[in-house]
Amino acid sequence: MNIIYKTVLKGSYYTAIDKNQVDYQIDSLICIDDDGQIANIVKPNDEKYEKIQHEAEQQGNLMALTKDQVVMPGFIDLHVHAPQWPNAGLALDRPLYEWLDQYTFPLEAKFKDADYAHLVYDNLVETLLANGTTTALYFGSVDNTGNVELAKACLAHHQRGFVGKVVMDNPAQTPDYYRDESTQVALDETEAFIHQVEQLNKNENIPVTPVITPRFLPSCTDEVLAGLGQVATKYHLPIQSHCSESDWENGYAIETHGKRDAEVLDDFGLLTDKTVMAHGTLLNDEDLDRFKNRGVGIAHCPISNVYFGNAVMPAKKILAKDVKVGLGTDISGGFDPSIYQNIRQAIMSSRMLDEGVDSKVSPELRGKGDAAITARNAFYMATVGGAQSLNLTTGQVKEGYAADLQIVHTKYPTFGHQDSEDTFDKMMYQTTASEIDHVMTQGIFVK
Ligand SMILES: O=c1[nH]c(=O)c2nc[nH]c2[nH]1
Repeated sequence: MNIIYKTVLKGSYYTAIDKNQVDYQIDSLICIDDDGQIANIVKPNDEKYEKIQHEAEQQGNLMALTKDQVVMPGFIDLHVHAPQWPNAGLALDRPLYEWLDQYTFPLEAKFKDADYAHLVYDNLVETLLANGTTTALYFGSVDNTGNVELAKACLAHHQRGFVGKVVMDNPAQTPDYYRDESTQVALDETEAFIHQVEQLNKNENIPVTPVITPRFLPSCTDEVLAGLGQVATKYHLPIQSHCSESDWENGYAIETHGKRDAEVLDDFGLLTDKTVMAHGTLLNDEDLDRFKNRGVGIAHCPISNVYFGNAVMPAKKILAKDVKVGLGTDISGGFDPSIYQNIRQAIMSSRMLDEGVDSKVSPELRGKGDAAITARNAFYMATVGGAQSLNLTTGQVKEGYAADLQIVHTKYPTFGHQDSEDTFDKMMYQTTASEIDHVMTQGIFVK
């Protein structure tokens, strides 16, 4: 019996197979079924190759890539503040608390307005997809009006969206105009959003996942953290927050709780195998052991960390420890919606950590050493690391995985003498949205 595939992509592909290695396969048939899964990958030496190619051609389902195009997994952005999109690139010379108070909270408060939220979120989701991001883990805003619009935008554009209603109930650290009315209201609104998303998801084949989202320790009371831990358990939901992200935030936890923030969040049941913690530039060994034991993922946001992180996150060490780690743009602490740009910054920041930055210090003492990561390490984080952090069967070109893919061409000619490894490196360093020809989520073309 003939199997009819929805789409058969004929071309070469790259996929990470572990932290250090990227597999390259030429001229394969990537066969995608009606459910948007990669049902079969057929190599040129397979006896079924010609038959499957012929049948797909007859049915009009064959998409043959050009010589300079390749397939790669779609990217997973583990940290996006959706309502901050209009501010991308603004005020990055301010310290975190001032940036939040003067620029970020006033903007996020505008998302009570459904029309404004729709305008911004439609553009954001489209922009991320155009940059190859098929899955995004979003912080929404305090008000659910905007959060519903964000969930709708993910559904309308077929992006695998994870959306959190931001919780901020601590009057001492949040402005009057942008705060949950009370702890109970914060918890009720979190549950209300879970039910709103449930309704929106009806009949959708790429559902949005609601996410429990205490903004960070300073914005939350202990009571709300305890309540959110219980809601996460009750509904088996993912959790996201910021952890050890800057000297100020790190110091706040120690001053107010006498503990590091990782321990506080753990005490409230907020560190689980469904948790993603953003930044983590200042995580110590004990925190990392805690993350590993609990199965917590880290959203490494290398661009944003340059501005607010007060340190370089030691990506190589974290990968070596087998703590889950993916990449995040952190719009708008990060100014760029592209995960490619964050791949590049992750590599560059790691080199500065490795070699050091102060020319007055002798070369032997200047850097940490053994800290530089490769383009392959960064690609792994952008794909497999992100998928692991969200417990998704995606992030690889692999049978049984969701067909979340991007088709990309090389920006510049290779002049005939570069091999697939060179081409991969060049793609990691040179790709922009203009070189991403097509993007597919769960087998649906979205670009
Ligand atoms: O980079 C950041 N962006 C934010 O919006 C935020 N809120 C708390 N901590 C934060 N860090």
